[in-house]
Amino acid sequence: MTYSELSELIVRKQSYLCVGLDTDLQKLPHHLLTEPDPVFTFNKAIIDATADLAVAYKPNIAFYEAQGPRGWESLQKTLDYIPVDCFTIADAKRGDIGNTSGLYARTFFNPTAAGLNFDSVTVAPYMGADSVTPFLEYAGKWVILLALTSNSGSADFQRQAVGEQELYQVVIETAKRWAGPDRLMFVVGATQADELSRIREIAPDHFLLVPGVGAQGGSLADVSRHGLTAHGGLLVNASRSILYASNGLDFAEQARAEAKALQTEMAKYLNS
Ligand SMILES: O=c1ccn([C@@H]2O[C@H](COP(=O)(O)O)[C@@H](O)[C@H]2O)c(=O)[nH]1
Repeated sequence: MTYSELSELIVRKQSYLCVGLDTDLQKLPHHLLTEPDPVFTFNKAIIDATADLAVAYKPNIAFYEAQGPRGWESLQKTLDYIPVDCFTIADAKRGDIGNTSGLYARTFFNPTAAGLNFDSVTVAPYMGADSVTPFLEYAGKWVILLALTSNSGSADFQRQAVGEQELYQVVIETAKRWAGPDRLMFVVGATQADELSRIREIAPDHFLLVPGVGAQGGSLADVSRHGLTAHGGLLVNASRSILYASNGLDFAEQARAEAKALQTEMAKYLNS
């Protein structure tokens, strides 16, 4: 999906909601556990219930890898089920020396080599340019680079001063040389909304993937006020607050209600 297609999708759906598919077997409604593939059955119901409200889906790869080969199978089926008009994110937080990163890129971007066919993958910046650029060799695919994460540990390194800047700002400035806003996004936690104005000075046009509303308590209002651009520019993720709104027979209905509340609020910010 291109930058302009993503922007147009946001306008058409009046939404910049990304539904996080952090599907945890321990948290699934009991009645699904007798299904042959409970994870896929759950994801399918969540996607059916939210597809008109969401512009993106983000399976967090840890939840699938932890199930071994069955988890990879559930992931593949889930990815195949996501509607073609939605942006897909492999939240894998990969990055290694160049030849290894090349294999990670093939895993998520190359279905002809037994890989998956995601639109994007999250990548850690710590190992530098040669760990990130192999992901950029796939035309039309996106890198979403961790910049300022939502967790409290983000202060340990990302907020450290490097000259006049903080380390996360150096990450953004440096990575802008590797790819433009049409191929590169940054992760900024919703819990870091105070920094968004500064981030928009450094990266006015890049999309930001913003996890941390819902279970982590980030404010959609603050994120939208400081992060929205003329092109949308935001993908705001919620996982647990949508997926586990109920663990009863009505789980999909309640997931939709949570997603609908976020989308309704987003429509208001898009038009204000
Ligand atoms: O800074 C970050 C980067 C990634 N995440 C991921 O997003 C979701 C958030 O889930 P919630 O249940 O909505 O809290 C999850 O997959 C994280 O690994 C993040 O939270 N913060």
